[in-house]
Amino acid sequence: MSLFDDQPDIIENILPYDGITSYYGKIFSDEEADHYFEALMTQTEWKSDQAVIFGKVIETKRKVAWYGDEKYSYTYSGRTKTALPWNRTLLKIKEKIEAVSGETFNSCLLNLYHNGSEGMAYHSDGEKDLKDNGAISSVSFGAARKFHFKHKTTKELVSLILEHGSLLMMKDVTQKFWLHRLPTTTKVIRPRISLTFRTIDRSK
Ligand SMILES: O=C(O)CCC(=O)C(=O)O
Ligand SMILES: [Fe+2]
Repeated sequence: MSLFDDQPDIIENILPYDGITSYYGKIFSDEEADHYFEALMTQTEWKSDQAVIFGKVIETKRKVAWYGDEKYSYTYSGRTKTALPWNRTLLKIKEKIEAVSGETFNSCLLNLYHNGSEGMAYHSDGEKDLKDNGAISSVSFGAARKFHFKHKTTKELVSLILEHGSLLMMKDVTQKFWLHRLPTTTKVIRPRISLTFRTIDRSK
């Protein structure tokens, strides 16, 4: 936060080229963020995710949930899911990030990482159901975690820390040129929840 206003200090673009990814820092006070962490922990219909590793379907320790405007079905990592209707907590968070960013979203994938042994491998979120070059905003609650970007061809790396109550916004051609991951770590023993708000394109 700057001394002179109540706006967080925004990093307009953490990427050197081929995309726009803005880090807004903490957009919620610690008090609000604590409240949302507890509410999301208890109110979310958390389920194990399934991933295909060397042709085998495995259940992840990381828990997920998917919410949206309508009963969207959405293909993620080769599996099709159906969205649950928004609850009040999610609508309040969505309202806040839409106000801060000037973007709109119609669905959200939630991830619960119980501790640093759980993460997410390098991927990009260019699934065909998503609006082309649509913004994806990632809101974090709980333990601070490192987040990495890797350029698909130059292999350049960019790293940042996602803090409790913070907002990261991936826009423009970010998904086309960059992979991102949440690396595992032995240093983090507390849970983290992320909310990735997205726009499903109904016309596709
Ligand atoms: O947990 C995060 O911050 C990232 C999650 C992510 O990349 C995704 O859900 O696609
Ligand atoms: Fe992602």
